[in-house]
Amino acid sequence: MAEFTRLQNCLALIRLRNPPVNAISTTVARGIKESLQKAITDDTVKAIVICGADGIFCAGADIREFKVHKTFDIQLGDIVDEIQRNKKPVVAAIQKLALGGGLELALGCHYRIAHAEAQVGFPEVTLGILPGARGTQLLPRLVGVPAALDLIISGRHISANEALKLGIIDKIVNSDPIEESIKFAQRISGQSSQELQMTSDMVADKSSALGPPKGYTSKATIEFFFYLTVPGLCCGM
Ligand SMILES: CCCCCCCC/C=C\C=C\CC(=O)SCCNC(=O)CCNC(=O)[C@H](O)C(C)(C)COP(=O)(O)OP(=O)(O)OC[C@H]1O[C@@H](n2cnc3c(N)ncnc32)[C@H](O)[C@@H]1OP(=O)(O)O
Repeated sequence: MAEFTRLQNCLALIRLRNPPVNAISTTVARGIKESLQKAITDDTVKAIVICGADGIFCAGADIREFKVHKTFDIQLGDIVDEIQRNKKPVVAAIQKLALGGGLELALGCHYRIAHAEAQVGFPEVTLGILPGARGTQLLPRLVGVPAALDLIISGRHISANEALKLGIIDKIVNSDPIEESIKFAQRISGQSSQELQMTSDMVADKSSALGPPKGYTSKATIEFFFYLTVPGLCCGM
């Protein structure tokens, strides 16, 4: 599930909860979508923080569900688009791990604050799939194409320090990243939404040289690749 909490000072907190690693199941994905809707439509909410429960952000898609479903009626990519379309700033508070779909969710946010011991990565390649929820578009926009390809093709996890140097995360903290993200969200929510929108539009314009957000891989291609490559899902193999 994803828990929605209305905090003091005009903030909303969305907390992923799915032990042991807060993986994104269909229930978690629905919870994030519904929580976002609440936060976006509540005029008193000025900024949003997304975090994970029990000291971990998210280890990606819930691989237990890969075994039981062939298609999903909810797409993480649509949630990432919704975060990016919305005018309120969204901060990802990364504890321990942001992998696969978890990293895509964080990349969709406007800011990422991670604990110094955290690790991020796209391990999809080890499962024979691609980061299909905007990861292949958002990562190169942040770090450039060669570094993005290296991470996506190798599937390696990198440290918060390397992620900071590459530009994947914005800030490293030794304290609780959720508390730090709340403080940061409070600070930026004081700015006018017009200023924030202008800034995010300018950033989007600047990075449009890398192509439109949905440009690299069509949904059909991802699904085709997915069914061909995940053992047991293709033609009942
Ligand atoms: C499928 C649902 C669809 C829902 C709607 C759409 C959402 C999906 C959208 C996007 C999809 C993106 C694709 C991906 O994200 S693919 C990437 C998936 N993630 C991984 O491949 C990570 C795999 N796990 C690991 O690398 C490690 O387990 C790690 C998280 C680093 C933890 O390592 P370690 O500390 O050594 O501990 P264990 O390996 O023993 O794991 C601890 C327990 O956690 C369970 N686990 C780990 N990862 C997942 C996961 N992704 N989903 C579910 N469960 C996971 C693991 O089985 C252990 O459980 P247990 O203690 O019960 O054995």
